[in-house]
Amino acid sequence: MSAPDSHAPHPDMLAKTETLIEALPYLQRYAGKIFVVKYGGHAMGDAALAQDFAEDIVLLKAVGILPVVVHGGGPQIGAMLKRLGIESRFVDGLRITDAATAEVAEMVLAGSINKELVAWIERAGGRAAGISGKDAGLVRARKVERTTRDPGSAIEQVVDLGFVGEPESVDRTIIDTLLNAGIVPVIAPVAVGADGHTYNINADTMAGAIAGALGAARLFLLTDVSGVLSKDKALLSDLTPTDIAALTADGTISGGMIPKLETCVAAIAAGVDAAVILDGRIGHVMLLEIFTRRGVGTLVRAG
Ligand SMILES: Nc1ncnc2c1ncn2[C@@H]1O[C@H](COP(=O)(O)OP(=O)(O)O)[C@@H](O)[C@H]1O
Ligand SMILES: CC(=O)N[C@@H](CCC(=O)OP(=O)(O)O)C(=O)O
Repeated sequence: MSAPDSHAPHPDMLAKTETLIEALPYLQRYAGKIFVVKYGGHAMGDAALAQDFAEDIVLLKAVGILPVVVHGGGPQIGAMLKRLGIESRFVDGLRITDAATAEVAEMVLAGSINKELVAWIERAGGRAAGISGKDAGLVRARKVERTTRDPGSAIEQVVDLGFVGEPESVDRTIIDTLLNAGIVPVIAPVAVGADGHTYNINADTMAGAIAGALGAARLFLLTDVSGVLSKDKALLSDLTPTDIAALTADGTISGGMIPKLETCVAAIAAGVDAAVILDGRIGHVMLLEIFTRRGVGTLVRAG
């Protein structure tokens, strides 16, 4: 009997090669494709997670995928408003935004958070440029119109959300310019309306409109839950727009999950292949979702 070969690769190393081989079909399928990634404010609280996120973005870029980042910052805007003694209220996950709130939202989103994310990506070895919807006419905003109805009442009431906007049009020139230069665009959800006012846009809505305009292959929404949960808190791993309409009507989905799923449905209608809601509290969650056979989170695609 021959002695064991002390030069044979360790089983851990063999497992690593299996992981890479498992990733091969996905690497081939996604090279050259645009992935829009929305990084939510709740998912960016922790420095280790922010570093994991930045590394994932740099890795996607290194394997030939074209990541475009759109970020939120709701909790951070809330904290700044509190420090300034300005009260904040939400309707269906949207922050009612008066002139002072719009100013603070732009300061936090396009100022501190945008530049912090760019710095994380640069530190991870990538190249990134931070912009908002205002730069090079990327996004033109229009005022959001919302109505509410008391439970059991047939009467719709108009709610004025102030300077809350939604993308009316997207001009992709600045994004293409950055992508062609090998730079990851990092986009803050603020834009100007035809009236010249600055509008605060929900970051999910912004990401969905940009994904639609770019014909992205995937839209990822990173948040602080494992995905869409049923009433008894089970993870719903596959949803169609029809399922989402039913879950909204019966109240399973509420708050911030409403704009998130509206975004997924709109992005798919605009030609995005699939949208995925992912748990940003899991380190390297995007790599798990993209490069392994078992996806994580909630995948939304046409029925
Ligand atoms: N059915 C549901 N499944 C999962 N989360 C839900 C559901 N309905 C409402 N939510 C809420 O939506 C939140 C995610 O939206 P939001 O707070 O706006 O996140 P982000 O800041 O990441 O955009 C969850 O933390 C949860 O409280
Ligand atoms: C109109 C509106 O609600 N805008 C959001 C913009 C930031 C955001 O969407 O951040 P998250 O993704 O972290 O929630 C806000 O003011 O909080």
